[in-house]
Amino acid sequence: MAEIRVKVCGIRTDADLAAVVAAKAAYIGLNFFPKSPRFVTLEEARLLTHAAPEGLCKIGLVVDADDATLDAIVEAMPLDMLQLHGKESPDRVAEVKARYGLPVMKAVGVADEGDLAAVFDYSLVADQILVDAKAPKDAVLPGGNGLAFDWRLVAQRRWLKPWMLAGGLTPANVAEAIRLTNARQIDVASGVESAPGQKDAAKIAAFTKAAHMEKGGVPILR
Ligand SMILES: O=C(O)c1ccccc1NCC(=O)[C@H](O)[C@H](O)COP(=O)(O)O
Repeated sequence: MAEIRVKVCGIRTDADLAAVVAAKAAYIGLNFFPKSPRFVTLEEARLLTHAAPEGLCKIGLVVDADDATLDAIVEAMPLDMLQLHGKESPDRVAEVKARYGLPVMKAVGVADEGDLAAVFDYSLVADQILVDAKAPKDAVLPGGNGLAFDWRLVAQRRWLKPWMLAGGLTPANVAEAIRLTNARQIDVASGVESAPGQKDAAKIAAFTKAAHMEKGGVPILR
């Protein structure tokens, strides 16, 4: 069975990049949401994308960004994917895909069963879905809050497109999350930090080790 693919979101420094490369993560997320403690400027992100090794998927994360903002990001650096983490509609997802010719991952916040219909709707237009915990109503950030949702809601789900499990994952709980949900892709931001926006190389190594060791998931009986 294929190895679990890990995305580490909110990479800001050369040391962060070295840690994810050493840990054999598959994706990095570069956060362009100005209110985030993980925010990177265009120049910081540009340097990171050029330093990233071949094969590491570089994702640009935006929240309800307009075309001018996205134009500036995409023109400044070589990205492999865009992550839309706001209230972008399915039409907007399709528009962004067409405009930039890049794969798009749409984040969908999940708190209860009723939120799962949106995962299906977005899977009709996006290339990947990030199934994340729904942010609290008063939260400043729509993601990266270190909150988990009830993984049983997505246990053994199959959607039209590849999906990634996110929300409150840590080195201590990621193996259980994989076993329960059978997710093949895993995303983390605050669970591998020592303080908001400060990545911790030891936690990144522990997280990816725990995820990569967990190949099985619960078998689907047919
Ligand atoms: O991480 C942020 O600061 C952030 C800000 C605004 C929108 C999205 C953000 N993060 C998106 C991610 O992909 C996170 O990795 C995901 O939400 C999980 O975060 P965490 O629960 O902290 O592991």
